[in-house]
Amino acid sequence: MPRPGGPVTEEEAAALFQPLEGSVGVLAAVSGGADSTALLLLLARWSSNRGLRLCAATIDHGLRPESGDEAEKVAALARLLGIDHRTLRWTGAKPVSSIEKAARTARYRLLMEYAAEIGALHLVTAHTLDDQAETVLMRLAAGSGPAGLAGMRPVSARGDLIHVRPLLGVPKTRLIATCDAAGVSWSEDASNADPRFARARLRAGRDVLDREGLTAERLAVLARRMARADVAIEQAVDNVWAGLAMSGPAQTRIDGASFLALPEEIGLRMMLRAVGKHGDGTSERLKRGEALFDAVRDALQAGKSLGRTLGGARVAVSKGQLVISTAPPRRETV
Ligand SMILES: Nc1ncnc2c1ncn2[C@@H]1O[C@H](COP(=O)(O)OP(=O)(O)OP(=O)(O)O)[C@@H](O)[C@H]1O
Repeated sequence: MPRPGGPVTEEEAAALFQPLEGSVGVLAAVSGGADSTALLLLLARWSSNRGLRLCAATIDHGLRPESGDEAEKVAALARLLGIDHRTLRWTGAKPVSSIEKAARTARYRLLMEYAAEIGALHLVTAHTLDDQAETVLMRLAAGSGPAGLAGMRPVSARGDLIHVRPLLGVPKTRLIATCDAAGVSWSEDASNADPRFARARLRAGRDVLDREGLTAERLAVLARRMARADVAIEQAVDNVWAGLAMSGPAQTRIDGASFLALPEEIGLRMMLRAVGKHGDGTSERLKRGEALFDAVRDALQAGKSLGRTLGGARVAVSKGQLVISTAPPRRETV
C-alpha cells in the first residue's frame, strides 16, 4: 500500500510493476522530469534480478534549447545504472498550432519504432496520480462519458506493445521524494507551467479545486469507478450484440423495436460499434453520434425512413430496421 509520503519502497515497486512480471523486454520512456527519473530508478532496482532486458529512451522533441542537455542527463543516469539508453530525435516539419498533440503523436511513434527495434514488448511511462486527475478534469471539460472519465488505463494496448502506467496511483510528491532519497536530480520542463497549455492552466488552479474537495485522489477514485462502469457497459453491449445484431462484412442489421427497447447507452454504443465496424475509422465527435442516435430513435418511433453518414458508415432506418453499412464515397454528412 502506498504510504502517504516519502519515497516509493521496494515492496511497493514490486506490486506496482506486477504487470511487467515475466516480460522479456521493457522500454521505459524517460523525459528526465522527476516522475520518469523516479520510474527509471525504481525499474533499475526492480529488474536487476529478474532476467529481463530493460532499456530507456528519451525523445528530444527539439522544441526547447535545453532539450538536448536534458536527454544527455538521462543518458548519463542510465549509464550509471547500467541500463541501455537511446535518445530519439523528432526531426522533420513541426506544426505551428497544436504542437503538444503533434509532439505526443511523434513521441509515441518514435517509442514504438524503437521498441520494435529492440524487441521490447512493454512500454512503461511515468504518468502519476496528478496526471490522471488532470486528464479526468480535461475530459469533464470536454463533456466525456464513462469511457473518457475513466482517464488513462494502467495497462492498455498501443499497437503491438502493452503500455503500462505503473505510477498512475502514486502522487508526484512521492516520486520527487524517491529521486531525493537516491540523491538524483531531475530536469524541470518549463513548458509544464506554460499557460498556453490547458494542462498547465489546470495545474495552476489545483489549489482552488483541492480546497473544494476536488483532490487528485478523489478524481482518481472517480476514474477507477468509471473504468469499472465502462467495462460493465461494454460487457452488456457484447451480450446484446450477440443476440440482436445480424452482422456480416458488408452490413449490420438490428431489429428496430428491439433497438428502441434497449437502455439508451447500450443502444448508442451498439450503433457506434456498428459504425466502427463498417466505417472508415475516422473518429467522429460523440456529439454527432448522439445527434444521429436521437434521429434514428425518432425515425423508428415514427415509422419513417432515414439515411445519414457517420464516420464513413451509412446509418439507415428502413422498414422498421436499423441498417449500418459502409458508406459509398463522397456522400453528404449529418
Ligand atoms: N520527451 C520524452 N521522452 C521520453 N518520455 C517522455 C517524454 N515526454 C513524456 N514522456 C513519458 O510520458 C510520460 C507522461 O508525460 P507527460 O505528462 O509530459 O505527457 P503527456 O503528453 O501529458 O501525456 P501522454 O503521454 O499521455 O500524452 C512521462 O512520465 C514519460 O514517461
